[in-house]
Amino acid sequence: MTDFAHAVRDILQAGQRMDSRGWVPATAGNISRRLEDGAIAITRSGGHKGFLQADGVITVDMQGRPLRQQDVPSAETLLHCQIYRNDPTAGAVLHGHSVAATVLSMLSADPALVLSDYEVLKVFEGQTTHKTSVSVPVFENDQDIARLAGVVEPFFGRMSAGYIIRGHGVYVWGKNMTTALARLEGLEFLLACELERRKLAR
Ligand SMILES: CSC[C@@H](O)[C@@H](O)C(=O)COP(=O)(O)O
Ligand SMILES: [Zn+2]
Repeated sequence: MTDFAHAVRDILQAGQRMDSRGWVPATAGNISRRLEDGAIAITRSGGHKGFLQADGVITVDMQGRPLRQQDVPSAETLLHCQIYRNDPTAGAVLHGHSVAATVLSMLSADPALVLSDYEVLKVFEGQTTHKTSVSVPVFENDQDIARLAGVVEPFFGRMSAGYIIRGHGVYVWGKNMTTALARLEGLEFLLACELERRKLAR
């Protein structure tokens, strides 16, 4: 199997998994994988990520330009490229729109969501105990993705659990698709726990 075919398989499987968990409603979400030659395999804009076919995955360069001019990559391609540029270990990037991420990030105007004392925090890089707090930055949503990327840029190097865009969704990455999916699943579990706790505390 070629590197690109392998990446397509990873992306299709990730789309199905995210859809099965309700994290990519309608045409929401986007998925990518770094290729050995330095290009990025990424979902086309506007497709349902649960029903992706091989032709729903295209290639872009590190600046987000499609290698075939006629292809239209994800509207959020620049956020993927930014992650690959800033983290040379990143091999896969996932973006989803869960109910928990959407609602929790709209409950307050806080610039971060702090997750504390959960066993599952150990899914994130460098965490070895539940006796810890992980801060997940929350950025204001913006339809101007280049401008949004500019706001995210200074936070690289201190985002072990990814980040949230307010009222929109999460971005998570890992060295490969398996790790990225585990982080996404861990983060979404924690966000669901937080949402549940806040509802019960009312
Ligand atoms: C269903 S609206 C969601 C989009 O606006 C966007 O946020 C998104 O996640 C998917 O965009 P896409 O261009 O398909 O990658
Ligand atoms: Zn989105």
